[in-house]
This record gives sequence, C-alpha cells and structure tokens, in this order.
Amino acid sequence: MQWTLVIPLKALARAKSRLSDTADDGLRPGLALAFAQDTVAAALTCAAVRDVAVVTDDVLAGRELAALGARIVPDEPAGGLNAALTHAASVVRTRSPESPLAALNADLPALRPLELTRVLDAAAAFPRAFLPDAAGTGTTLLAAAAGRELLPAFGTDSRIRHRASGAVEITLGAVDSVRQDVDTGDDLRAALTLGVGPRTAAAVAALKAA
Ligand SMILES: Nc1nc2c(ncn2[C@@H]2O[C@H](COP(=O)(O)OP(=O)(O)OP(=O)(O)O)[C@@H](O)[C@H]2O)c(=O)[nH]1
Ligand SMILES: C=C(OP(=O)(O)O)C(=O)O
Repeated sequence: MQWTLVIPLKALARAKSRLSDTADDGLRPGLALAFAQDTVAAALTCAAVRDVAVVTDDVLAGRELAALGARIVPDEPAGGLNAALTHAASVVRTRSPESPLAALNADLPALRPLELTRVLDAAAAFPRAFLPDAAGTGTTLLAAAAGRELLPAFGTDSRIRHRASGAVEITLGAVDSVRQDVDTGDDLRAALTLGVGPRTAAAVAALKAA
C-alpha cells in the first residue's frame, strides 16, 4: 500500500522556538529547514510513500522542499497547525482519493525510510492510527485510511487527544527514528545519537562552529 504524506511546516523565522537556548535567532531557521529537508528526503525514499505534500507559507522552505520532490500546499486558512493539516488533507485527496493519508511532523531529522514503512504498514490495519512521540506525550504521525477523515488534534498532549478521538495507538518497537521529534536541545542530542540526515549534520556543524 502506498501513502500520501502531509508534512506541516510553519514559517522558519517562527519555528523551533524551544530550541532558542541551543541555536540563536540567526541559526535556528536554518536548523528548522535542515530538519524538514532530512524528514522530507527520507519520506520520499520510503517504499510505502507515494507522494509528499508540505503545507507551508515559507517561501524559502517551499522552494527547497519542492526541489526535493515535495508538493507545496499553501498554509490556509491561517488557523494554526490542525486547520492547515485539514486543509492540506482535502487538497491532496482531491488528487488521490484512493490513497491512505498520514500527517507526519517536519522535525524528524533521524527518520529512516524502513522504520517509516513499518509504521505505515502497521497503520494500514486501522481506519485511523497514530504514533506517539519519543517523549510519550505528543504525536509524530497520524494516519487515516482512504475515505476516512484525518481529524488531526496535534499540539500539547496530543497523544491523549488522538487516543480519545478513536485513533488506534501504534505500539511497534524499533521505530525510534519516526518517534524522535526535536523540540529541545535534549531531543537534538537524542536524534544525533540515532544518526541524523546530511542537512541536519551540516547545520549542527555550523552551530558548533559559531
Ligand atoms: N503549516 C503549518 N505548520 C505548523 C503550524 N504550526 C506548527 N506547525 C508545524 O507543526 C509541527 C509541530 O509544531 P510546533 O511544535 O507547534 O512548532 P515547532 O516549530 O516544531 O516548535 P516550537 O516553536 O518550539 O513550538 C512542526 O512541523 C511545525 O512546523 C502552522 O500554523 N502551519
Ligand atoms: C505538535 C506536536 O508536536 P511537538 O512535540 O512538536 O509540539 C504534537 O506532538 O502534537
């Protein structure tokens, strides 16, 4: 089964505010872009992924991620993350209504295509399913079968909200790279231990050199 992924990315200048003690205002946008590039590049090489749409209004990120092969969907209706995901889901579904759909965070710089395949294969057994983040409180992936609404409830404590919404929690082991989102300096260290993609490795090297 092949999935359509929707990856949300807010404007780089506002992204990753919780990393401000790790990367200053000059370097943080580049780090956020590198996370998104490594996430999108890994997703596009995943055998279970048919296409990737990034929902963003950021011009630079849109250009760079389109160059990797992602489709760019405008960030509408300017109502925050879940509204943007619902909008993007309806846009991609008009093009491929028969595809299962999953929302994936843009901050998974250690993402491994084989682990993403395992998560998507597990999600395919349910009408809606989600993967909790490494911290155990949030969500990194929310999946909906063809014909099912995504009903995204991302944000603080989204694991509880996705569970309450009826989505089935995916409890697979050995999918750390799909769960390791990077919000804090500790998260970044954990991702580096797993092994990050080349753009994040370069951005972190620039951070250390600054
Ligand atoms: N398109 C879009 N993406 C969003 C929006 N808000 C958040 N995101 C994305 O959703 C994911 C989780 O977002 P957050 O944790 O709120 O933001 P963040 O930039 O990752 O980190 P913080 O600034 O530290 O909260 C990230 O991939 C964000 O780029 C939005 O309004 N529109
Ligand atoms: C939006 C979420 O991610 P983050 O941990 O980046 O806030 C979430 O977990 O629902």
